[in-house]
Amino acid sequence: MTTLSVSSLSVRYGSVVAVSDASIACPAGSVTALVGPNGAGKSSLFLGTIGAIKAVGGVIELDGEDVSALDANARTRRGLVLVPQGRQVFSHLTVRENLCVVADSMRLPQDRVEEALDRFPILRSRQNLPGGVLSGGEQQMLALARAIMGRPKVLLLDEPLLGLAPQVIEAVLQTLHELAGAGMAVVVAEPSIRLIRSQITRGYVVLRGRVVGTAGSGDELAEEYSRRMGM
Ligand SMILES: Nc1ncnc2c1ncn2[C@@H]1O[C@H](COP(=O)(O)OP(=O)(O)OP(=O)(O)O)[C@@H](O)[C@H]1O
Repeated sequence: MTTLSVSSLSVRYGSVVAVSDASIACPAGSVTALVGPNGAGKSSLFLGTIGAIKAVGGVIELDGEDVSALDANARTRRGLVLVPQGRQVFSHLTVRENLCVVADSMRLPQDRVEEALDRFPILRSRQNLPGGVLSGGEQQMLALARAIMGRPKVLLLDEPLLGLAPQVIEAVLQTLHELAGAGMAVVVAEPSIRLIRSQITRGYVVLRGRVVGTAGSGDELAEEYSRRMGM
């Protein structure tokens, strides 16, 4: 049984078809990539999957349970979590407050905040600073820390490497690798296969709203992507 299974999902904005009949499977313990150029439909596929946008048909299953009829909050409680593009850190709240807000809203015990700060030492050292003054990499770590506080089964990340320095990219990818190693199904949407090639387990090529290719390793996915893009 696959941890996250998306079958025949379609998403529309009025007359714009952003995702058409897309199917992906994301097992626990793996880092699955969705690669495709800007506008290919990766974000919309994620938003339809978590229920933030009403999909036009399609079935979303979590550990074999059909969650398609549940709203976004209920899907989050079931363990399906998205780190959106842009991270959406609360810039006027401190790092610690950013974590506490999420812990409170999910009714998590307070020790999860300490656990998150232990997991990301850089955040502990910045815990009393406003989120808005953190570097891009630190904000991404904070977004990740918030997302995993509820110990999700599936973590979707929309362009988590955007604007990050090479060293920070390595640190974020290493963290994703570790989360997958701990049993999570990690799914990363990225326009650049080059950045994630060495760290992913499997992936899909998304073009013009469709899933047009799949591969069982980063190298295979890079080949498939080049082929599909006619490069
Ligand atoms: N709110 C919206 N209203 C109308 N069209 C939209 C909306 N959001 C996205 N689209 C369109 O849907 C298509 C897919 O966009 P989407 O953002 O899902 O792609 P993406 O692969 O995530 O690209 P990016 O990396 O630029 O976010 C594009 O044609 C885009 O213009």
